Order: sequence, then C-alpha cells, then structure tokens
Amino acid sequence: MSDIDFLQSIVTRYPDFPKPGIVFLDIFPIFRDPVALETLITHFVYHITSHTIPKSVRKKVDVVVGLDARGFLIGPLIALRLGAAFVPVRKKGKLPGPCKLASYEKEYGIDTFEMQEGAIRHGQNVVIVDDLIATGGSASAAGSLVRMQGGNILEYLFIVEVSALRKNWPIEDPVYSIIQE
Ligand SMILES: O=P(O)(O)OC[C@H]1O[C@H](OP(=O)(O)OP(=O)(O)O)[C@H](O)[C@@H]1O
Ligand SMILES: Nc1ncnc2[nH]cnc12
Repeated sequence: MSDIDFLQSIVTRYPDFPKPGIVFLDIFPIFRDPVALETLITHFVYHITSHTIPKSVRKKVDVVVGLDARGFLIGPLIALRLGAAFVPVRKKGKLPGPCKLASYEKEYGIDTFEMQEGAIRHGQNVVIVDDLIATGGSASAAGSLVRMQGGNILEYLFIVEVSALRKNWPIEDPVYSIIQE
C-alpha cells in the first residue's frame, strides 16, 4: 500500500458534522498511530525538500506557518525537521501584543485570524500548513497575513483537500494536498 493509500484509509468520515450537509474528515486517527504520523510528516518533508524543483533553484523554507488549531499539530513537526521557524496563525483574541488581522468565511462559519507583528521578517520564505482545505477561506486569510509581513509564500500544504471546492479557492500560490476527497 502506498503512503497516500495508507493515510487515506486512516482518515475517518463523519456525515452531517458539525452541521447537516457537511462530511467531516477527521485526521486525529493519524495521531493515534505513530507509524501513520511518521509517514505523514516524512511525506510532507520529502515533498518540500525533494520534489521536482531542481536543487539549484529550490528555495529554503525559513518559516512554517500553522493554522489554529489542527495546523498546530503538524506545523511544528515539519518545522523541526526542516530547521525552520514555526509561526502560529490564531483565532482572534488569543495572541498577546500587536497583531495583524484578517477575517474570512469558511465551510461552516465566519472567523478572524491573527498573527503577531514581526513574527515573519520581510523576504522570508514561508509554507502554510493545515489539516484540511475546503473553501480555502482560512488558507487565504493566513496567506494575506503572511504577505502583510512581507513573507514570500512558497506553497500551501494540507493533509486533505475537498476537491469539489477547488475551483473556488481564493488562492494563487501553489497548493499541495496528500489526499483528495
Ligand atoms: O477551507 P476552509 O473552508 O476555510 O476550511 C478549512 C478550515 O476549517 C477547519 O478549521 P476550523 O476553523 O474548524 O478550526 P479548528 O481547527 O479549530 O477545528 C480546518 O482545520 C481548516 O482550518
Ligand atoms: N469537511 C471538513 N472536515 C473537517 N474539517 C473541516 N473544516 C472545514 N471543512 C471541514
């Protein structure tokens, strides 16, 4: 079985959660299985460091940005392996000090994200990670926070994408997902 098939077999689907019409894709079973978690992180790191871009032009990742809350589970693990910084994007009102702010609409509600000012320096290369992309609203808001600080977005990375919504993603930079649902 490939890494992708292995991970896909572990992600669990819950119809009508958190409200009717949404099929909730639960990634927590991956975290219950150390082999699956190792497979997941190694897959992401391999993708970032060895995919098709020739080494001579490949850019070093300076910062991994993770989205509140499930992006916090994978972002620091990837950052540690890359020798990069980890920076959180949090839901409004949770971060101390001056923050940049971006509101967004997602698959089942409206929210506001914040990032601490100065967390990313001008010109740093950034990847943005989360468990899942549905409408792309969360990812797009996180991207605008990175750009407000002068960060250069190399790629967005997700465990799962909801492919039916892909055509409406408000995102211009490359997107990589391991599982397409
Ligand atoms: O592409 P979108 O439509 O924006 O949806 C994707 C976002 O929704 C979920 O987070 P949620 O806001 O439910 O927060 P949580 O991680 O705190 O549960 C998920 O973890 C993504 O961050
Ligand atoms: N279908 C879904 N499953 C899990 N998390 C989500 N966040 C937004 N849509 C989701």
